Amino acid sequence: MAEYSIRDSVAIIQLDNAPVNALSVAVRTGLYDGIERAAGDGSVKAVVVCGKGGNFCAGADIKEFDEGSKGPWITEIGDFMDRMRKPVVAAIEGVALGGGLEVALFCHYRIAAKNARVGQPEVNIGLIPGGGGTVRLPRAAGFKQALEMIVTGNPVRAERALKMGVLDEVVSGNILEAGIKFALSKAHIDTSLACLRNRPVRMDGLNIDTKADAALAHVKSKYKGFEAPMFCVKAVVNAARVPYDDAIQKEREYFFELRTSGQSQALRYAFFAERQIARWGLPGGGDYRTARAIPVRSVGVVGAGTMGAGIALCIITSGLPCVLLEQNQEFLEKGVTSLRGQLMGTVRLGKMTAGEAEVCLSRLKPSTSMEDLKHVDMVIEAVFEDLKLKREVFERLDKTCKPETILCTNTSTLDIDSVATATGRPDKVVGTHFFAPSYLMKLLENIYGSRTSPETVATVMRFGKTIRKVPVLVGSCTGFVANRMLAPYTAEAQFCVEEGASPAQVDSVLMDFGMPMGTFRVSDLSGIDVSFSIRREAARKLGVTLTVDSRYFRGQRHCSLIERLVEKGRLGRKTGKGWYKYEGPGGTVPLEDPDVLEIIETHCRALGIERRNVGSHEIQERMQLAMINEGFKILEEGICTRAEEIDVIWLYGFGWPRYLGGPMFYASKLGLKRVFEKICTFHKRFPHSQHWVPSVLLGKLSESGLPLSKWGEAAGTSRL
Ligand SMILES: CC(C)(COP(=O)(O)OP(=O)(O)OC[C@H]1O[C@@H](n2cnc3c(N)ncnc32)[C@H](O)[C@@H]1OP(=O)(O)O)[C@@H](O)C(=O)NCCC(=O)NCCSC(=O)C[C@@H](O)CCCCCCCCCCCCC(=O)O
Ligand SMILES: NC(=O)c1ccc[n+]([C@@H]2O[C@H](COP(=O)([O-])OP(=O)(O)OC[C@H]3O[C@@H](n4cnc5c(N)ncnc54)[C@H](O)[C@@H]3O)[C@@H](O)[C@H]2O)c1
Repeated sequence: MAEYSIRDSVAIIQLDNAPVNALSVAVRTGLYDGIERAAGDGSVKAVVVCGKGGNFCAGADIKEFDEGSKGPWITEIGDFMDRMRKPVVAAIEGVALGGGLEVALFCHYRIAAKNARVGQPEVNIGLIPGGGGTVRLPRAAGFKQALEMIVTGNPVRAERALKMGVLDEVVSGNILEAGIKFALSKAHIDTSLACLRNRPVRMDGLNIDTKADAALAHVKSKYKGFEAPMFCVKAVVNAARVPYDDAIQKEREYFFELRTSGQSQALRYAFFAERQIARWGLPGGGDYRTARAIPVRSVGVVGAGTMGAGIALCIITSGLPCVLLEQNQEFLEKGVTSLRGQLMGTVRLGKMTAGEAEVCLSRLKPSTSMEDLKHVDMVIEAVFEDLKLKREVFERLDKTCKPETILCTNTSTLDIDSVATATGRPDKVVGTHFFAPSYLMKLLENIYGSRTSPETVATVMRFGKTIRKVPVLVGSCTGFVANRMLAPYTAEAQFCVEEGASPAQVDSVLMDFGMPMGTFRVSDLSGIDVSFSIRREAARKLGVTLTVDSRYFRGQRHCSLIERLVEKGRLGRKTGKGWYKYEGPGGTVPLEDPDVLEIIETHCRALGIERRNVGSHEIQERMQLAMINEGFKILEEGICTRAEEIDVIWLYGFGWPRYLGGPMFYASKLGLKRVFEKICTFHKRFPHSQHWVPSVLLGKLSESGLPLSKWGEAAGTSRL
């Protein structure tokens, strides 16, 4: 809704819809009524539109896009304001985003507090501004700057918006008081002079034809497969070419076309999914509503290898002091050199100044003495993936650190309890699984053990945000969620290669789908020997040796191409060859290698595997459905609380295209019944792959016709 009041002959319309004053039907109706009332009230000289609770307005109520909505459209309210003889002033604090900025652009004047940010972020949810933004922002900010804001969705701060011409004044102090004063100062000025409708799009000397072609070409190559940015360009270009009303009409057509597109639905889902993951709960009780996080003022990292150095860098760049511990001076120096190298990389990219980097480094205390961890609030262990070693480290940490210190492990495979039981504080032991490269990858998979306390979970969830990661809480199981789902995905990729596809073909199928990289290129990048060692270690624990002479391992289909490549010294990019051969500057350009194709052929002949043409559709379907089936098993086992957690893990851990929502959302769009039936078919065709045993939960959802969002009903469980 919107509250109406009058002060000093100025009508005040205050948008009121906590927490961000989104433009629900009630808010739009309240705004329209308020403007009409002020126009008709002879005692009112001017109008101020502002927001309640610290924000002007975050735009359309995104939830309403799926429901359909009545009430006035923003442009109808705007048309009314355009005809008003009394000045309307937007008094902005906090954010004016999307429809919020559009409301402000319909006002005759805009003033903002210093802390304010304005923007058109619609592209992030697969839309274009639909309330006049593509037509009015270029009239205020100029074609080039408006286009940039609309295509990137990035908001700008008040001072910059003032320079751009979006704002008329930036003020300090009470925004409402400033708004009233400003409105009265404009009460005798002809409003038509301030009305953006009456101004042309500011081209600032640019040629629209040249600019349009360049912008379209740029967006096409940068946002491959993502349709909204292209529509943003088309709408802004159109606004520069045609009269105002025609441009508004075209904008609305594009907006409605995108609103019902699958991409916008997926992006809106992703928007809320990201917020839902903060609402965690533990099976034994305790959740985000009741658990209190312990303050983390200092952190220790044990192990300065590939992961530890990057983790320490995340910590110091987010403002916290960090003790980085190694087993000896040589490894310590190596780790610190790697950390410095990564930090200087950010300086070279212009993301930080050399001075800021020095300040970050001053927060780092390299050490080889565990005594230095005595007083830290949290320790993250990142030593070799060896249970015996990790238990020793945890035992020592338990003895050394203060009793309230939280002890985290960055293990990628080990059960959290198996580490926690080495300490006398299993309630304070938790998994914090970072992804390589740990400084850059946004996902933080936090894993609770059977005795991890709600306070410990609350602490690592908050810590994740502090170090600018996306923390998702999951239960403990082999591979946790990310790697457990990745296993059938990569296994199917290798099976497809055995059956006749090439690594390059598989990778291009994945890239065409929208993944940032194919699975074989990822494998080459992280090192084929890494997967090799994990497999060899797993076999060793089972008391068996892996062999390349069989298609089966303990009754399960198994592909030993990795062992074949390692035998030939093809460890990936670091050795200049793996699934591909690498050439070009720094050996970074992957090329299909006839030698690899020969290795595959020989391997298949030796094992009697008949090769055939494996189509792109089959590759995509097998890799994705095997992984999606695993996702449903993860849900049915209660490892996750909701499907959104799995989707966010794939968005931030593996770069699943955001405009496709995430694998679970994608499955729900394909149709759960269809997905289940396909999985059953693959199960019949490939009976020796455990990952094709259909998920019971998926079967129930398929049978009941319940949507994915109601999976808890089908599973008979709901934790929150
Ligand atoms: C605003 C933020 C920057 C705040 O960030 P912060 O980190 O402080 O907090 P959170 O992100 O956690 O948010 C808090 C809370 O608020 C919820 N929320 C935020 N924004 C919205 C919103 N716009 N709608 C609904 N809910 C919102 C958020 O979900 C959190 O709650 P939760 O319970 O989930 O924890 C940041 O939140 C942010 O960036 N928000 C998104 C801003 C955005 O994208 N705005 C653009 C929206 S699209 C738009 O404005 C389109 C316009 O161009 C056109 C508008 C036309 C107006 C008419 C609308 C009619 C709609 C019906 C159409 C159907 C018609 C038909 O069928 O005929
Ligand atoms: N590399 C990845 O892609 C990746 C991704 C996620 C998780 N992980 C996990 O992170 C952990 C570390 O992996 P990594 O790749 O960084 O290994 P790494 O071999 O690069 O580094 C491990 C470091 O631990 C040090 N170390 C060993 N014992 C120590 C001790 N007692 N005290 C102090 N330091 C000691 C070693 O000297 C070495 O520098 C493992 O548990 C691994 O499973 C790795």
